[in-house]
Amino acid sequence: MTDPEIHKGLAGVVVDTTAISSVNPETNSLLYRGYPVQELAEHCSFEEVAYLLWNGELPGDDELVAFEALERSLRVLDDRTKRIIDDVPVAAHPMDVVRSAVSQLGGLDETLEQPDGVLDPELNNGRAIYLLAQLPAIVAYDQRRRRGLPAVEPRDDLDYARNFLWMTFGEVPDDVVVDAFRVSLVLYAEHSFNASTFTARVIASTLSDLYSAVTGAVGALKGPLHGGANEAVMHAFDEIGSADKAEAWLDDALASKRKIMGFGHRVYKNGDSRVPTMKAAFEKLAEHYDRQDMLDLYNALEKAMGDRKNIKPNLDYPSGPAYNLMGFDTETFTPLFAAARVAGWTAHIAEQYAANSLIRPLSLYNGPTERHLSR
Ligand SMILES: CC(=O)SCCNC(=O)CCNC(=O)[C@H](O)C(C)(C)COP(=O)(O)OP(=O)(O)OC[C@H]1O[C@@H](n2cnc3c(N)ncnc32)[C@H](O)[C@@H]1OP(=O)(O)O
Ligand SMILES: O=C([O-])CC(=O)C(=O)O
Repeated sequence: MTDPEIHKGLAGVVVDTTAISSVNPETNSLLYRGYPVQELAEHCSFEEVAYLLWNGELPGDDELVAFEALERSLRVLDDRTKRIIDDVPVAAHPMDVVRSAVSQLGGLDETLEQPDGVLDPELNNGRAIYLLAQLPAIVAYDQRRRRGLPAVEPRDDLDYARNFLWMTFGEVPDDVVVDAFRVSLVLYAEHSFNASTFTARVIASTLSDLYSAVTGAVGALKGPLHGGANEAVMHAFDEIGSADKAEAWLDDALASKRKIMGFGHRVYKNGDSRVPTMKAAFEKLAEHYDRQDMLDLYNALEKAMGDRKNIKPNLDYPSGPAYNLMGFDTETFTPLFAAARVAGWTAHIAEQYAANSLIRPLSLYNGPTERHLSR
């Protein structure tokens, strides 16, 4: 009998259908429910994009008003969630806070105990928007706590992106900053069966609840081969210092077999479709903050990586320095990714529940052959 073919890392394996987004490396495109992500990033709010991912269509005017009002009404953190956050040592990574807080929200949701409370689509729609509204509050509360600053309460006269920045910094920055932030959220919102979304789908496939699936997804996103790369890019920039040192730094890093964070992708081998849009937003920020030096470093490392390895940047490469310029702490970058991706995760959880099959692949055993105890 021949051994079955192993697809390590599930590379190239198609495990299910999805109607939520399509990642097309051949045409270098990413479509959310059929719409090119670049068009959405140019014309839509993050709220509209979340609505689209969940409902399959963009909201009409009345639908958007109702949706925005609901999201704005769900932004205040429960004291019990604040206590969970306060209990996480500040030495722990902010993604640990996000993971614990999402888990706590599940524990607080009594409707999970109702008959069919886990799977009811209406309840899950409500939970998805609740998580979307709560995550900025969690992330902002935690960054301020780490800086020794008092929490800033949400404002219901601000859209999602502005309110997020308001809660984090206690002021709403200039439109160029708000816009770059909104663009990053739209680009981060969804990306088919990436590792964290697949994790969410695996958990949902056991008919576990939405909060458990999102908690697991947060854990998967934390790793530096996935969402953790945006902060790792910033650590690399800090190590390199300036554009003229990029080549030598890269040669050293490659010689010691380091992975260069923010480069490469499992699906896109000729460049990530989202990078040009995010890079344009980063360029505007660099101009706004008079940081041509950072843009020069970005370009120098990208060029050197192209010359040495012919490997192109992924979305985390422009997002990392863009979030730095906006004023976020480096360890907060991956929580920002999580706040945006919760839209995609919850859309996938709903899709998984709607046509579920337990996700349980096979493995090829390569341990000891059968043996017996001598007792
Ligand atoms: C938004 C996101 O989550 S995008 C992903 C963010 N992650 C990162 O930026 C982390 C850095 N990148 C990587 O580690 C990889 O490119 C991954 C994990 C994203 C994709 O990896 P895979 O599809 O499994 O490709 P794999 O790791 O096998 O790479 C193929 C070859 O390119 C090399 N390579 C790929 N990416 C990099 C990189 N960033 N730095 C150095 N070498 C790299 C590998 O070492 C490998 O070389 P080899 O064939 O000589 O061994
Ligand atoms: O698709 C992937 O493997 C990783 C990625 O770019 C994302 O999740 O946005």
